[in-house]
Amino acid sequence: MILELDCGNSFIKWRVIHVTDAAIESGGIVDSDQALVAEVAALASVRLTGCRIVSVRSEDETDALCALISRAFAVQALVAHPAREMAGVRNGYDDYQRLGMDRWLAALGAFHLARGACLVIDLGTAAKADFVAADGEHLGGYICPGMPLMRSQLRTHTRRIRYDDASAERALTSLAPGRSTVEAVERGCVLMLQGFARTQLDQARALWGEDFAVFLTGGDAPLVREAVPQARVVPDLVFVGLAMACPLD
Ligand SMILES: Nc1ncnc2c1ncn2[C@@H]1O[C@H](COP(=O)(O)OP(=O)(O)OP(=O)(O)O)[C@@H](O)[C@H]1O
Ligand SMILES: CC(C)(CO)[C@@H](O)C(=O)NCCC(=O)O
Ligand SMILES: [K+]
Repeated sequence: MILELDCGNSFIKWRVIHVTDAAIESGGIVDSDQALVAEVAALASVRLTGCRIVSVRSEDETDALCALISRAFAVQALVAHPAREMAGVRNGYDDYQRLGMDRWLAALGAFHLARGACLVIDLGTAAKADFVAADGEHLGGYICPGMPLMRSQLRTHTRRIRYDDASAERALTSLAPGRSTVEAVERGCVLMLQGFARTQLDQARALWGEDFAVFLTGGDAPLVREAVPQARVVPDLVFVGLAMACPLD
């Protein structure tokens, strides 16, 4: 079995898949390297034969995680690296090594699934959009603060915005104008995310008419789902690209 890791800025998403058919054995989301090892080690009847990683963390942090995995599970982790071109997609950055690996792999995964022009909207700690044309040219994209960053900036830079996580969750049962601080902030930030997603759709239409696919991924994808009904929600999109960039057999 293979351990797959997507190391974002706030969380590590992990999956254990079977080598032969890529069937998912198990998976989860954790907030530290130690929690990751604990969760994976707790899986009965899983014997790992390989590991592949995509990380947007520093090289030191990624190396430390690889060393930990090697000690805990006796497998060598394969780390995805930037490429100018892969699987028919050409990196659109002036300096291809600067494009975030999560964005690059999501773009590879999306182009593979769409077999044509596609827009990827990834809503995590940061909100990202990337455009890949029908000929595989990555046109670039956009990066904005995601839900966690918008929320924490407001909390940090104002004195009277304070609320707990439970009331934040309750506030999102509707998007009507807020009648309390928590409703006003939480709903306002969701509307910002939805506006981001709709604007990306407008951009894609200006480029390609109606001839493109939209993919929605990242932990906060459900918050904009209704704003972009034509989008395919693919929570594992980065893993699709990771398997392409780091084949293991
Ligand atoms: N089970 C979950 N665990 C943690 N966060 C979740 C979960 N479900 C949804 N979320 C939301 O997903 C968001 C984080 O998304 P994601 O895990 O894609 O971020 P990330 O990969 O750490 O960030 P980035 O990709 O921008 O580096 C948070 O706003 C969080 O509230
Ligand atoms: C934008 C983030 C932080 C999103 O995870 C990541 O893709 C990243 O660190 N990118 C490097 C900068 C860039 O993509 O231009
Ligand atoms: K991510």
